[in-house]
Amino acid sequence: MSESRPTPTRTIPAPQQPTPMELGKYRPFHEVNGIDLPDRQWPSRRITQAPRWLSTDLRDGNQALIEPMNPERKRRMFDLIVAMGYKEIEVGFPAASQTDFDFVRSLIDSGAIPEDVTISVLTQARTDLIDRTVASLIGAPRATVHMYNATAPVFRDVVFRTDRAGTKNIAVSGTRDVMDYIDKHLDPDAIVGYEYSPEIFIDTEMEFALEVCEAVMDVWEPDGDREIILNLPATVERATPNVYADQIEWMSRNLSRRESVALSVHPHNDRGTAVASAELAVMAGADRVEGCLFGQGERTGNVDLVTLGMNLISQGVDAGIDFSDIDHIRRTVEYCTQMAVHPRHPYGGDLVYTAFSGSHQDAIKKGLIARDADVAAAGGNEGAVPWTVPYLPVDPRDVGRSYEAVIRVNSQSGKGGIAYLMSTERKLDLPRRLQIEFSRIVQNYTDTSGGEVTAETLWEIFTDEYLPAPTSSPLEPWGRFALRNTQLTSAGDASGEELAVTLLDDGEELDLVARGNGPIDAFTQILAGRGATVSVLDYAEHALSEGGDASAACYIEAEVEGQVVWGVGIDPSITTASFRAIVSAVNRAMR
Ligand SMILES: CC(=O)SCCNC(=O)CCNC(=O)[C@H](O)C(C)(C)COP(=O)(O)OP(=O)(O)OC[C@H]1O[C@@H](n2cnc3c(N)ncnc32)[C@H](O)[C@@H]1OP(=O)(O)O
Ligand SMILES: CC(C)C(=O)C(=O)O
Repeated sequence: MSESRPTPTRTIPAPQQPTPMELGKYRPFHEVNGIDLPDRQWPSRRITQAPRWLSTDLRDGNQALIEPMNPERKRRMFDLIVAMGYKEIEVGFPAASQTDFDFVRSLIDSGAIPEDVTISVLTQARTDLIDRTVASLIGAPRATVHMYNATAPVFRDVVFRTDRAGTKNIAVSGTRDVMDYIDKHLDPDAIVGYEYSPEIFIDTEMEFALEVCEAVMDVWEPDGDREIILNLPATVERATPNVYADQIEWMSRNLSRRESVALSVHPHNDRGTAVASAELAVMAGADRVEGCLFGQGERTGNVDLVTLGMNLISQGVDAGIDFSDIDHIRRTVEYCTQMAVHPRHPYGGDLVYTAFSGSHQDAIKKGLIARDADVAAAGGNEGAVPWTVPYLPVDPRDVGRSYEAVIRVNSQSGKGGIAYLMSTERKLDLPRRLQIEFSRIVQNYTDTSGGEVTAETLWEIFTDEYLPAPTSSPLEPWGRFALRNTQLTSAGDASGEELAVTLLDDGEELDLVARGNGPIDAFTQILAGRGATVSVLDYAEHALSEGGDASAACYIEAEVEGQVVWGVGIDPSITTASFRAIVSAVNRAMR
């Protein structure tokens, strides 16, 4: 290194171009609703067990749709959620519309709710709405009534125009109404739970949120097995996930009757960190998480239940949810919501098991081969071998995706992905230097054509380049020589083997004979007689299939008239495959 060369110095630059937005109107969250929890425990906890899940696809998800689901789409969504294994499902806001009310009724009346599934319905803390909401549940053997009122200062001041006592009273009298209407409408044998949400919890002063929750509990009287669900929503995500975690830990520590409280979280994704918020909240003591499949929901969405579940699975923790056909889940969600799942959406997006760049493809290919070997050595026990394949956080097969779709080839690809596709799609294990040669040919093609090369096009490029057989593709004509018949006989003396071939040379059909110390030697002598000097530098072969009509592939690196090129031959006979490989190399060199 030159001694005089200047080196970069570590600096944290001042903003070079200040943002043109007015920053004065935004405040750091700790100034708005800061929480001081210096002895927080959650950072050193780990998630070793899945929380309880609630799917609110049919309520929070549905209310955020451009076109809310019709009854048929709702039912498809409900059946999907049940089939996936969710046991708590918020099915609507029955007091909001006849459609919502009728949907709840249709689930109950048609016996669509399995015995181990509890539906829930949401209502505001208003007597008439509570009456109708509870009435929607008549005949349900199990259900949860979920009531909310906003508790944050701006809602007290601007929306409800009341003080803390008034806000608390809405929650308390609403809870009483819920209990009264449960008694009035529902069968005494029905198991009816209660969920209370201090909406906008994240912006609510902690001691006031606690006070309201305690007042609600004083009415519902959770005790022993009589549970209450206290759901603490990040209705609008406004702080980093650690702040939410501090709030949840603080509530978890300070709530009375904690053993009868299912502490629930309901993160939204306004800052794009809902998944982290939910995960840290679980570390902080949350027992239950509410969200939607693929993060559908108001504005930027509810927390994504698919990502949360798969994140657990990728750590070896059973999520209790079946994601084994993620494409079916995604297609159903897209059909029901009429919203597309982003191609890069974690675990379920179209592109998430696809590598475009060469070094990724190379590492994936090597990782998959190494894994196959390790699994074979472990007697086929997949579970005994940790998943460490580079660039793939989970095994695509676990979610019903296939390796065929893993690697795509485009102008950013190197030899790894190409070799992988040739191996998986065509069973051809190209020698390393042939991989390098072929990847240059593919690169030329992608540079000219742009875009992605499918496995089919890759095969066309390969056959046009290497396989000396007539082809209809316009890419390249196949060259000067073509092999027709071959017949190999032992010369019966020390002079080796005698080879008789029928060869097309520039369209002229010739019957030629030569002796050599092996078939390849004899064949190169025949070609030398036609003015093509060939010297074989490297040779590899393998079977393509098992059984009587087994084909073989042969790869030959040869020096032809001073040029080093590869040739490939495929034939049921390994000897003929090697002749074809030589013809392939010669034709390529002479082009
Ligand atoms: C964060 C969330 O996702 S919460 C769920 C939100 N989802 C929905 O609201 C969808 C369904 N809702 C609706 O269709 C309607 O709100 C209805 C049909 C239920 C009620 O409609 P309306 O009676 O016209 O009232 P609207 O929704 O405008 O409510 C406003 C009134 O309810 C009060 N209110 C709002 N939320 C609550 C609550 N949780 N508890 C008690 N009162 C409430 C407001 O203070 C306001 O009172 P005011 O009229 O005295 O000022
Ligand atoms: C009703 C509550 C739980 C809600 O949807 C929210 O706060 O986002």
